[in-house]
Amino acid sequence: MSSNRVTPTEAWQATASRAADCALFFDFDGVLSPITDDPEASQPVPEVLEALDALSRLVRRVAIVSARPVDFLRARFGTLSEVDLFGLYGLERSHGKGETVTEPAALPWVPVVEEVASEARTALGDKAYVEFKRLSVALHWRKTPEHAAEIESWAHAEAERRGLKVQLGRKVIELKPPVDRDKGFVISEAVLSVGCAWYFGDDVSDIKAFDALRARTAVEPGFLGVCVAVASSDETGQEVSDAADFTIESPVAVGTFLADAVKILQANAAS
Ligand SMILES: O=P(O)(O)OC[C@H]1O[C@H](O[C@H]2O[C@H](CO)[C@@H](O)[C@H](O)[C@H]2O)[C@H](O)[C@@H](O)[C@@H]1O
Repeated sequence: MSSNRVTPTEAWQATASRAADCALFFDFDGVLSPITDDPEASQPVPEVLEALDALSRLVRRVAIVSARPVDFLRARFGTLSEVDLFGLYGLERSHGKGETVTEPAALPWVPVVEEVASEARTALGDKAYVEFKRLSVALHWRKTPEHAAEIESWAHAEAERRGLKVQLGRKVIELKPPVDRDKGFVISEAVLSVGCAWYFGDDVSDIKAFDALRARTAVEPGFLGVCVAVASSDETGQEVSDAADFTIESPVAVGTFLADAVKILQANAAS
């Protein structure tokens, strides 16, 4: 684990003294779940599930903030009744066991995204894995890296033609509606009701969430914001680690890190 700003020990000590006012936000792929070749096969590390369950009873809020749909997240975290889910970069959300709420401005884009997914299958064939997510389509090249440039170029042209936005990720490019929602937006709103928040991310889209925590600290000096990168430097460069307070080496290590945090917070609650 490398550190360049607040250390993990300092951060958990500060969190323990105000746990009831703290929120913990987690990206999913590459943070709570190891990267797999098949996007449908991703599962959270078992130790992570246990720790999130315990943490949700020790802090004010635990939430997953992901590019995956809420239904996908619910299939993996549904047993954790106190964990909130933000899907599709915040276009979908569900609180606890509540229903999924979709951002109304995005709904007219469902048929457009559906058409783009269908066209991508025709135009790119086996060169890309096409993941249709209702309000977004992800074009993957993890198993076909030799076609990365062609996939990216097709996505940019299609986005331009359809008025969609693009988001690059780890061996993937996504096309999504031009609606003002991203992880930074989700975190900017969510931190207004807490005095302390952590965000764990591994990808370039997570840097916006880090920025939202830094922005909150700038206007509210008493606010504690902790940005944690999960290492992915071979795919996203040093960018995410450089933007974080410290870096954890893998999703498995995140499980251990959170299990240790549970012990610290439990000890503080008992004292
Ligand atoms: O916001 P996230 O939860 O991190 O979602 C980002 C993307 O994650 C998924 O793709 C990534 O993980 C896959 C499974 O490990 C991997 O095969 C792929 O190469 C990665 O890019 C997901 O499939 C995408 O839809 C998300 O945008």
